[in-house]
Amino acid sequence: MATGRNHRPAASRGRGIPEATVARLPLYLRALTALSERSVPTVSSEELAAAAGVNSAKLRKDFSYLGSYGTRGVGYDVEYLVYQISRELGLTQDWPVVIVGIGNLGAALANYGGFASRGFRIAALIDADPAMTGKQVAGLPVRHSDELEEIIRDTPPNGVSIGVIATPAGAAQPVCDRLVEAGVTSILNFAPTVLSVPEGVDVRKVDLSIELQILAFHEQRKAGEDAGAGPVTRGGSGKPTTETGPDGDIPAVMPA
Ligand SMILES: NC(=O)c1ccc[n+]([C@@H]2O[C@H](COP(=O)([O-])OP(=O)(O)OC[C@H]3O[C@@H](n4cnc5c(N)ncnc54)[C@H](O)[C@@H]3O)[C@@H](O)[C@H]2O)c1
Repeated sequence: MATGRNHRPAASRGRGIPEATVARLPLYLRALTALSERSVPTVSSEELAAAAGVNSAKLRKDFSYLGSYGTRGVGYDVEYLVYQISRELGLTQDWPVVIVGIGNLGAALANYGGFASRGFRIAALIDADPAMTGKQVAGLPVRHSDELEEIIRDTPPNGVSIGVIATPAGAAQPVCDRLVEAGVTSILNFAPTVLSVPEGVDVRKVDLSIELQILAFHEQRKAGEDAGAGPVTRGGSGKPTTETGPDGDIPAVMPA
C-alpha cells in the first residue's frame, strides 16, 4: 500500500491551476531558462510565446494563474518568472528519482545531465540482472531490484516519490506495483504498456515511436497538400506550429 507521505508538490492543484496550464509551464520554463542564460532581463508575451511554441493569449492567461501580469511596454521579468514557475512546479526543492531498468534506455537517461540541473537528483539505478549489480553507470552503482523497497523508503530526506520505468514491457506493471507499494506516487513510464495504478498516483508515459507516427501522419498530409490539394501548412492545421505539445493537439509526453 502506498504510504501516507505526501510527496506531491503543494503547487498547482490546490490552487486550481488547470492541468493544461501546468503542462505548458515546463515549456515556458525552458524558453525562459534559455533567455536567462543569455542574461536577457525582460521578455514580451509575444516573444516568450513564440519561443515556447504557445499562443500568446494563452500564455497571458496561464501567467494570470500565477499572479504574474507583466508590465505594459516592458514585459515580464525573466528571472522572476523562472523563480515563479519553478516554485509552482515544485522545482525549488530537490526531487530524488529512481530509474528501474538500466539497459540501453535506462543508462542513457541516467547519463542525461538535464535532470540534475532541473532539480531532479538520481537517487538510485535499479536493475533485476545480478550481472549488473555494482556496475557503475553515470557515476552510480547499479543496485539490485531486491533492494527496491528499501531504497524507496530510506533515501534521505523523505524517501523517493518519483520512479522512472525503463524495463521491458512485461516487467513494467510488477515494477510499478512495487514502486507504488513502497511509496512512489509519480511514475514516468517508458515501457510500451499501459500501467494501472491506484488513485493518487500519477503516471506519465513517453513513447517516441508514437511521436514519430504522428510526424509521419503530418508528413503524409503535407505530401498530399504538395500534390495540389491546397497551401502547405506546418503541422497540417493551417496555423504555424513550432512544436506539438500542451498547446497543440497531441502532448509530447502523455498521461498514461
Ligand atoms: N518510450 C520510448 O520512446 C522508448 C524508447 C526506447 C525504448 N523504450 C522501452 O524502454 C524499455 C527498455 O528498453 P531498452 O532498450 O533499454 O531495453 P534493455 O533490454 O536494454 O534494458 C532493459 C533492462 O531492464 C532490466 N529489467 C528487466 N526486468 C526488470 C525488473 N523486473 N526490474 C528491474 N529491471 C529489470 C533488464 O535487466 C535490462 O537491463 C523497453 O520497454 C523499450 O520498449 C521506450
